[in-house]
Amino acid sequence: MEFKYFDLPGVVEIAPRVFGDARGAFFESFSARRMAEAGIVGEWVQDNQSRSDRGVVRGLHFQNPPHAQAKLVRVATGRALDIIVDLRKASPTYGQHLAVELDAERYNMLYVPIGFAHGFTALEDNTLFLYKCTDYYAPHAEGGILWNDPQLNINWRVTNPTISPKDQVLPTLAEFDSPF
Ligand SMILES: Cc1cn([C@H]2C[C@H](O)[C@@H](COP(=O)(O)OP(=O)(O)O[C@H]3O[C@H](C)C(=O)[C@H](O)[C@H]3O)O2)c(=O)[nH]c1=O
Repeated sequence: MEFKYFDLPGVVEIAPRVFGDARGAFFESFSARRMAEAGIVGEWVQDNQSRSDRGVVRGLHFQNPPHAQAKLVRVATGRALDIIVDLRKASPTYGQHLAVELDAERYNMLYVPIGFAHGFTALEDNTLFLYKCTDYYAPHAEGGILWNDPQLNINWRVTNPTISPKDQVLPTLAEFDSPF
């Protein structure tokens, strides 16, 4: 298992060791002990899975405190462009975003700390997106940032995405007062 760090403090990409043989492949998708080596610790209380076809954009989402969630995200099949935005007011990288491609060949994962908005583009049909969360779903605490916020200027690698009506009316970063 290899770890990659970024300018955004606390964000870690995890590349698991994938064991391939004539039958296919095997890898450990989660090990608290191995994650702790990279400082990834948390009480993972909920696993989510979504399926999206190519061109779907989900996000940018977060849950407000006290229901804020750290996430450990990966794809089981397909490929996704994962996008996170630093919303931590005291962070030197506030308002900056990171794009990481997740795929079902390397089975790479991304640790998204509390204080980030999260979203992704499905780059292939039948992209199964799996993620662990450190707090339960709290619909009353849901928040978000508009996916095509002109200030963020994120390249989602899709021109006319399939996106939920809810996501189309999220606030821009300029309209947003971060609770993190
Ligand atoms: C997130 C969530 C949703 N739901 C229900 C609520 C809706 O009836 C349905 C679809 O929810 P939503 O449209 O919010 O799903 P996504 O747009 O994929 O939301 C996720 O998208 C981005 C990528 C994220 O990082 C968040 O974890 C999450 O917000 O599932 C639940 O029952 N539990 C949950 O934890």
